[in-house]
Amino acid sequence: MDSRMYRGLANGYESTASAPSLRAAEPSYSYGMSSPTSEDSANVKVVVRVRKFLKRETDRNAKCLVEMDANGKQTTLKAPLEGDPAYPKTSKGKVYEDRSFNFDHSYWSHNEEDPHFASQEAVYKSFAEEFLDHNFDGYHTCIFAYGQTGSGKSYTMMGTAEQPGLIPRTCEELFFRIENEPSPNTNYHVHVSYFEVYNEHVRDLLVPRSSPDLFLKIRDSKSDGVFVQGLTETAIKSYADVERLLREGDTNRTTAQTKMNDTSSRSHAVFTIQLKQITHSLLSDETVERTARMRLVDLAGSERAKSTEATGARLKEGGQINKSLSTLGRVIAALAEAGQKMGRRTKERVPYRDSVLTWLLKDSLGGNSKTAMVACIAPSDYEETLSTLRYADQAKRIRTRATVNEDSLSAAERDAQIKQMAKEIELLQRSAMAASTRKREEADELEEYQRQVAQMNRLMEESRSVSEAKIKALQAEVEELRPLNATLQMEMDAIKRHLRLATEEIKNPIKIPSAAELEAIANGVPLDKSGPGFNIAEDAHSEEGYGSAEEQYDDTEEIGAKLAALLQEQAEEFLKEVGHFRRKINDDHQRFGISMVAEDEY
Ligand SMILES: Nc1ncnc2c1ncn2[C@@H]1O[C@H](COP(=O)(O)OP(=O)(O)OP(=O)(O)O)[C@@H](O)[C@H]1O
Repeated sequence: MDSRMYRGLANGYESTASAPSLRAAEPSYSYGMSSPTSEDSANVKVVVRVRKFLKRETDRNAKCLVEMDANGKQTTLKAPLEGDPAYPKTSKGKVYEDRSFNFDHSYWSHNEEDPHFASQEAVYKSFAEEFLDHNFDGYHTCIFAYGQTGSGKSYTMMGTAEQPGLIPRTCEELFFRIENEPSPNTNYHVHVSYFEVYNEHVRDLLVPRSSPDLFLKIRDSKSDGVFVQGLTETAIKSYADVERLLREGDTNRTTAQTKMNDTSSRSHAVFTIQLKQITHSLLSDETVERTARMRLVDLAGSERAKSTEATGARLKEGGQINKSLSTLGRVIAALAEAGQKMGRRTKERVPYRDSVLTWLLKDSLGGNSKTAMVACIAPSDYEETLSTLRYADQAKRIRTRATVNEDSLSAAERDAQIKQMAKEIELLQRSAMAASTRKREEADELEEYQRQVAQMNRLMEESRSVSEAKIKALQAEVEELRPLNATLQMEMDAIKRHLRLATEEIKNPIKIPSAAELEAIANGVPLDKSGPGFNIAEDAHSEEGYGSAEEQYDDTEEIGAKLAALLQEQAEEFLKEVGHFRRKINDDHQRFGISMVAEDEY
């Protein structure tokens, strides 16, 4: 082991040789609606990850130039040794120095034998899982991987089938939480999209590639911010759906073999998950909606033409990649400056619009989002690694202000919203038709019309599921009340039985034999049952203040009747409540056209 190499992290990570399930340990979260603060200003979280040697590096007997300190905060880039054949310039007077940087975390993924090796699972657990918690709290989040070509960005974000990365792990955990949601009053809607920015053009990765390429337009709207027009947003019901889409998207992504990486990503890939959490109250008939957008970005690698030895199309791509990354660098620098001034606006313009990537990530970089950057580094590239570490060092000074995206709606407001939307759609439909002569506008209006229709459909779908959730919640309530109802029923039956017995007893009093009669019974002499004694009522007559049999009967009957009336009242109250909820549900059925739930299901 190189004497300058990593000396170990304080919090060790277990290495996982294989990952049959992405969820190895029990989660330490509590999902559902907690109470996050509505606005949260925080710095961009920045972590660094160093990968293991690749074959081409071991072949040239490369030395590891990266060290990480014991508590996993500091990353040090060591100067190459004098005379290292990979750094011939050291002998020609070029100065290389040791450089240290502090980050939120430094992940040592260089050698699996090290007890502190940071596996894919460890990186997910200690870094990315927290961002999923933020999503469930209603915050937008963004995690992006930055680094030179071949430094491990795609491995960290997407991973392999055996070693899945942050994206599949996040999605699996997302659906695990949804499927285990304890409250029947909460339901979820998940939509995903996947696009790439290639040579400054946006391409939908969820539609098969076409020839010529179909590029999408970027729009900026007051209500929705910057968005990609016509981008496929697929509704997802399970993790298996996500796996399928990720496979599809990755097949469509632009990659190529370069000298630095056999499957180099030549584009920036943006995978977005939209999570809508709708919780309704049966009592107030109100719904609370939390919307969160989770962006997971695998940037194309920064590269030097000299290292990649690219020519032709690859060289042009490299130029475009570097151009958008340098714009990203300028955006980061401007935002970092603003962050240092504690969020006060700087006079300097943030050049978001100078590249498609930064324009699309505007909100994630400097707005309403909790954002993190994973800076991936190769173990033995001094100059590239130094540039990445400087980039990352600057990013950690950016402050973003994330707010909880939450809306409270009554059933009436929700209906009004749907009506209003239907009206807008009608208007758009008319204007789209009227604009048939104005070719360009027609296309735009048609696209806007389609977008609104899609939004309306989504809203209707959500309303339908709110209704279904209400039924589920009501059924749960009925189930909960069922034992109480059974107990009440049993009590009523017992009282009825008791009353019957008491009445019988008064009508046919039990006769107790006298001592003489008992003796006669013992001697086998037949009894004269009509004689005196042998009558408990007669004995009772002799006791002072006990009252007549008729009076006792009246008292018992009166108490019994009161009890029965009370129980009857409680049972009626219970049935009234059930009837009330049923009426509400039936209203929803009629409104959203859901088929009736069989009566006995309640
Ligand atoms: N932590 C790691 N452990 C094991 N192998 C890794 C790790 N990181 C990266 N690799 C391997 O290194 C190679 C390059 O990684 P990857 O493709 O993720 O780089 P990249 O930064 O995405 O490159 P590009 O920018 O060219 O797309 C791949 O073969 C990958 O499997």
